[in-house]
Amino acid sequence: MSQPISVAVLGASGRMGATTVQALEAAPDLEVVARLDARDDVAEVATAGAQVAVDFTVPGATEANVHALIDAGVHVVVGTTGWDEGSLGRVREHLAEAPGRGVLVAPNFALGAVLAMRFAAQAARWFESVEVVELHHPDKADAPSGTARHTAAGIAAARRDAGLGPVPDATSQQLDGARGAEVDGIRVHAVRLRGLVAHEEILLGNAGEQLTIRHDSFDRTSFMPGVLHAVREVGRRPGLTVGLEHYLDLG
Ligand SMILES: NC(=O)C1=CN([C@@H]2O[C@H](COP(=O)(O)OP(=O)(O)OC[C@H]3O[C@@H](n4cnc5c(N)ncnc54)[C@H](OP(=O)(O)O)[C@@H]3O)[C@@H](O)[C@H]2O)C=CC1
Ligand SMILES: O=C(O)C1=N[C@H](C(=O)O)C[C@H](O)C1
Repeated sequence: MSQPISVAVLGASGRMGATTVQALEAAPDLEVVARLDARDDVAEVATAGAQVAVDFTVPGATEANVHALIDAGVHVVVGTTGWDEGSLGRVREHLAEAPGRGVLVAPNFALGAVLAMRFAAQAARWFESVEVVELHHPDKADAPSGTARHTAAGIAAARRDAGLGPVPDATSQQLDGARGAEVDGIRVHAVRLRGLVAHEEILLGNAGEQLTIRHDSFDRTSFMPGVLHAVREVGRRPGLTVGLEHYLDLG
């Protein structure tokens, strides 16, 4: 058997980091060589000989981590949310000076969630109305979720490509927030409830019919097949990739 891929995990004591360490340790072709948390120096990943680093930290830290990891000479798999066009653009520029290095930023590693986003984008052009509802545990820092933002962006792009106008909405009076946030013209609603893990519904409406696409992560193990696939692939995919769907050959 060939040498295992050596992996560093940033945010290793967190909910996702700890689950990722367990999943990596159970995979014979992957080896955890470093576990980093908030007070550790990112340069340790190079000292430990990591080839790939996985970041499940916090929105305020992830971009700086990625730049430091590129400088440390490793490929990077990012699950942390909070990315925008500006932060992605800076990583793209940095990677242009580090040929061969791969970075994947993926808002959701659950295969069902990735498919739900794809199905929503496919359906979007055929429906007049669409709204996204995401539901999460109340310990989550950001709202709306990275997945909901990515879902809405995909729907908005599909509607634009199909020449559809704005989603109909006659609201002229409202309490602040009653209609949710707007992402690329698509309404996104965030629920925080004890007992939940990570859930999303995409509601699509036409006169006389509704299509609901729903995905549920009941447990953080749901993200692990996608994380392990990304760790194995990222070294073969130079440059910046946004979204696990690009690693899945979905056609
Ligand atoms: N892409 C996906 O499929 C998924 C993405 N997520 C995203 O992953 C992120 C983490 O979620 P979750 O695990 O629930 O959050 P947690 O708060 O449980 O974990 C975050 C961890 O990161 C640590 N940390 C903070 N700053 C740094 C830093 N600069 N370097 C290294 N570690 C740091 C924290 O340490 P301390 O507590 O000491 O500050 C904590 O242990 C979120 O953005 C979430 O949205 C979550 C689930 C799935
Ligand atoms: O914080 C979480 O838990 C999750 N975060 C990601 C997001 O913001 O989309 C992925 C998943 O929804 C779980």
